[in-house]
Amino acid sequence: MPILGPNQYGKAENRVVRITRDGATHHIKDLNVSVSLSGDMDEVHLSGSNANVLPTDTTKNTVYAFAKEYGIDSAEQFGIHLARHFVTSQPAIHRARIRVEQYAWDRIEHGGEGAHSFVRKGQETRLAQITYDGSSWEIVSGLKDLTVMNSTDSEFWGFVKDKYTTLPEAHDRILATEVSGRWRFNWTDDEQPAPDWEASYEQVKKHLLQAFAETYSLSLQQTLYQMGARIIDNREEIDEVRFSLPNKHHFLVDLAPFGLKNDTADGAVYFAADRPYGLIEATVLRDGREAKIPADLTNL
Ligand SMILES: O=c1[nH]c(=O)c2[nH]c(=O)[nH]c2[nH]1
Repeated sequence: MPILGPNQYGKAENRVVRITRDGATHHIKDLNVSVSLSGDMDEVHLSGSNANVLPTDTTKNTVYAFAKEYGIDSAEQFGIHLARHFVTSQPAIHRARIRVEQYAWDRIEHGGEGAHSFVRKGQETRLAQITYDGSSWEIVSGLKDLTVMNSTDSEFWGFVKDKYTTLPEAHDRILATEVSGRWRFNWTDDEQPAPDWEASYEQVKKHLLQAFAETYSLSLQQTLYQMGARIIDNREEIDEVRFSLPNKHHFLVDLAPFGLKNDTADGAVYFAADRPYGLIEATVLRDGREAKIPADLTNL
C-alpha cells in the first residue's frame, strides 16, 4: 500500500478587517490569515474517518471570533494566539502554522470631518495613452489599483426590492474600492502649450482621493460622480473622466453563535470578500463635451 507522506490542512486566506473607533478617529487592521494544521490525520486520508478533523470552516470562524474577542495587536501576536489555541485545544493537532499578510493603510489627508478615510499603501499604477494622427493629439491619462476605504459615512438603502432581493438596508457600512480611472485632456494641438503632466497627475489624484474621503455616500455611484465632478471642476485641462469602481464588499461577521455581539460600533470585525463584487462604472464630462473614453477601460 502506498504510504501517506507529510500533510496539512486548514482554511487559507481569511480576510479579516477590524475597525476600532477612537471617537471620530478610526483605526484599521487588515489581515489575510491562513491556517494550516497537522497531526494525527492518517485516518481521514486513509479511511475517510473525520474523527480527528476540526473543520477548516471552524478554523475560519476562530480567526474571526479571536479578532473580535481579543483584538489584533500585531500580526505576530494574533498568529501566536491562534496557533497556541489549535495545538492546545485539539489533542489530534500537533502543529499549527499561521501565515499572516498585513495590508498597510495611510490616512487620506482632506479638509472634511472625521478620520475614517484610508488609501492602501503600495498604491497605484499610473497609466498614459498617447495618440497622434499627424495633426491632432489625444492624451488619456489614468491610474489603476488605487485601493481606498471609508470605514464609515457610507449607507445603502431605499433600493428596489423584488422577490430575489435579500440585501439588508445599510445605514453604516464600509465603502471600499480599487479605483481604476482615465481622464482625457483637452490639449490636442501642438501650437498650444501642453499641460504640466506631472503636476496634473498629482492634482487629479489628490482631488479624487479628497472627494472620496469627503463625500458622505449613499451609494458608490454617488461617490463616483463626486470624484469625477471634483476633477472637472478643479482641472481645466481635463474634459472627461471615466471610472470603473469595484465595490469591495465588507460583511459584518455573524459572531452570535459564539456569544459575541458584532455590530458597527467600536471593534467591528468584517469579512472582506474578493468576489463577486459590484462594478460601478460611469463617465463624468465637462458640459458640452463628448464622451470619447471607451466604456470598457481594458480596451484603452
Ligand atoms: O453603492 C452601492 N451601489 C449599488 O448599486 C449596490 N448594489 C448592492 O447590492 N450594493 C450596492 N452598493
